[in-house]
Amino acid sequence: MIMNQKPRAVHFGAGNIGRGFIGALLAESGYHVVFSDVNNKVVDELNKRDTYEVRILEADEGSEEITDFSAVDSHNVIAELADPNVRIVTTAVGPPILEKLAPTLAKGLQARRSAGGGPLNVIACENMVNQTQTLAKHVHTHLSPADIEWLNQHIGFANCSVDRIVPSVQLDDENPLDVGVEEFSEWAVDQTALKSEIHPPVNGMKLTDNLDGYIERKLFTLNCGHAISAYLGYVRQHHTIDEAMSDPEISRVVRGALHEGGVALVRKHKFEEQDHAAYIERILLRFANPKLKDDVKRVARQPLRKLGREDRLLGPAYLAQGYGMPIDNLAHGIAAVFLFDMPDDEEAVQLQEKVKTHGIDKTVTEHTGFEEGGDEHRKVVDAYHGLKGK
Ligand SMILES: NC(=O)C1=CN([C@@H]2O[C@H](COP(=O)(O)OP(=O)(O)OC[C@H]3O[C@@H](n4cnc5c(N)ncnc54)[C@H](O)[C@@H]3O)[C@@H](O)[C@H]2O)C=CC1
Ligand SMILES: O=P(O)(O)OC[C@H]1O[C@](O)(CO)[C@@H](O)[C@@H]1O
Repeated sequence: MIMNQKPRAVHFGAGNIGRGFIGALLAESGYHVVFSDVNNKVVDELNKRDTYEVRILEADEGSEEITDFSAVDSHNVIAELADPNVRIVTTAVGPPILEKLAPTLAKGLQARRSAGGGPLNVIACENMVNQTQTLAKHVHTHLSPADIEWLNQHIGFANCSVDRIVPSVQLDDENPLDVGVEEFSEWAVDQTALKSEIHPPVNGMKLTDNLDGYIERKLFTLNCGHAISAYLGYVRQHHTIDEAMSDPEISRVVRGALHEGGVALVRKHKFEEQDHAAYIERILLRFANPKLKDDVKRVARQPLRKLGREDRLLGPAYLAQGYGMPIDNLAHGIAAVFLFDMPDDEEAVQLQEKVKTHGIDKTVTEHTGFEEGGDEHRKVVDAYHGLKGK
């Protein structure tokens, strides 16, 4: 057993968000951060080096130096999870990976139980609703009823909303661990699901008992606008999000879509109208940040996931529709997803094959739920043909 009094955090996924946001906050808050990753190169670099920099990519550049971290590959993380000094476990690996990570996490938590280890909280920081609950379900499938009972008493699985744009830019730094981020950040965690106090408190972690509001506001605004700028940007041959947003045609649709979803969000969550309008404007400014050089292909990645019924595009569209609001701009953005023809993105390949085999009308119905002959279906298909002709 590792005997070290300093509180430790285990973070799965030492990528952009791992190093550039969650791991950085944990380290700054007094935790020794143990990154666990399947990429041996990153693991080796994290163990070789004492520091890395989080560079703020804004007009007023700044940087934070991150220290006090180490890394393990997934085989060695089981012992870490049993360490009583570990108080928090976080992930930022991408939603499809959670199922793969679950057996290891289950073994680690079993080892913790056997070692008489105390409570801790698990928080999956992924861009999809309720991913910590999803992770918990996967973990349960690898445990006995007695283990699950112990888990229910000692291990909190708290959903969260995580918002910071961390692009995959290559910085000209000597240290490959350095990462560029925007200044803005927001991490809201469902405090009702915690099983123990988060101690020491994590700077920048907002504990809330209204997580649904945070998640929908972020997913249906930031991620919605981002996705639309990326898909339209791709169609109109822009390379980065800021470039796409400087195209008046695109920025008009993005702004329009955020207001369509925004009206519904304000009604549902009883947000102040003015606050929400300011939130939208702030997001549009974030997209326009030229220093992020955020690749449209990164933001558009995995289009099938992004067409999920509760995700960033159809989520606000259905919400707006439910309040009887128009969805012309959202439909325009949704149409562009069906034109994302990216050979190295498996989901894009699948979607393109469907369009080829079944035609756009049926594919739109299958992936949006909008029935052929209906108003929404027509809007998406018309916009598709309009965009295709450009
Ligand atoms: N980059 C961003 O601006 C934001 C990303 N997110 C979310 O954070 C998550 C991660 O995104 P990024 O950091 O951009 O991706 P990334 O690709 O930069 O990092 C993911 C990391 O997970 C590692 N990984 C893969 N399988 C693993 C496993 N089984 N065990 C441990 N590590 C594993 C990869 O090697 C990689 O280092 C996604 O769900 C994304 O939607 C959320 C907010 C912002
Ligand atoms: O990470 P995802 O879900 O593929 O989508 C990319 C989106 O996530 C972010 O990386 C962070 O919220 C945004 O930059 C973008 O909206």
